[in-house]
Amino acid sequence: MTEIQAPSGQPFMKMHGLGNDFVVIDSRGRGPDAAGVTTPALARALGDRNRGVGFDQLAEIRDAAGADFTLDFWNSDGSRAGACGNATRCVSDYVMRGSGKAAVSLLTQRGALYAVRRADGLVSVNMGHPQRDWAEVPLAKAVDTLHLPLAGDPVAVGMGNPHCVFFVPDAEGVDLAGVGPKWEHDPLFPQRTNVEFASVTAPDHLRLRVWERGAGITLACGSGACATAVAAALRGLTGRRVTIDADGGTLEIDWRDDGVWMTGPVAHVFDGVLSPEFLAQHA
Ligand SMILES: N[C@@H](CCC[C@H](N)C(=O)O)C(=O)O
Repeated sequence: MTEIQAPSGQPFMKMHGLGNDFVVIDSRGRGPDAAGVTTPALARALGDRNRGVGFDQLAEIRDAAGADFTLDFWNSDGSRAGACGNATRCVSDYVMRGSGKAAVSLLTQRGALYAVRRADGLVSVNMGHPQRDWAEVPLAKAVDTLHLPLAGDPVAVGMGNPHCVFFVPDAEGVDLAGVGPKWEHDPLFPQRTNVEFASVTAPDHLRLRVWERGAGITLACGSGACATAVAAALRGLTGRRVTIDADGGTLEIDWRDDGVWMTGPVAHVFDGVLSPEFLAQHA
């Protein structure tokens, strides 16, 4: 009797770092010049928590020339992101486990990054140097990035993606859903922005809540934690090495001479396969 083969779908993994959750597609094996499989329509459909899988970001792993892998990021609204710190840590851990390496290099839209697993199992990534010039963030006009001409006196920092950091007395009390979208779409940020609300709880400790560009409220944001640590150090509110408590857990940020290092936990939750029907509907 001939066995009928079901048409194959697209494998994916579900991962998270401090509850900042990701769908990860591993497209390696086709060469560094091959395009990825993700389209804006597929990212939007998959990001739907009712009709898709649901995620804050989708990360696609591709082959790289001159590094262990390339990583592309998509927000749940279908837009591209130049950086995603927590997904970078999750995927680096997966690639390290698969290859037996203790450290990996990767290429992202912002350039080459480097990640390592520590003896305690936490994963660290060097997110690179912060972008402090208004044009790099990017902002719409030449202003002082350390004191933006906006209500609340926020700081703008680029980490390969834009961040607008507000220091507030009590981050817990901020109505993120109410104020986040307004700042995300402020005309000073031509590519929109991620929005951080931070309270200094000690000279080496911050409480952080985040409204992410293209994803809304998330339990944590790695690049946002890096941007917040840089902003706090530049304002003289903390040192360059801080612990940051996000809604979903804790990150260690260390702004060193070679870049901003971020360390925290990662989780690989489950693997799945997208059906051919779903893929055809959202190509
Ligand atoms: N969760 C991320 C940041 C994801 C990208 C961001 N929403 C953007 O559009 O820039 C992180 O961990 O860094």
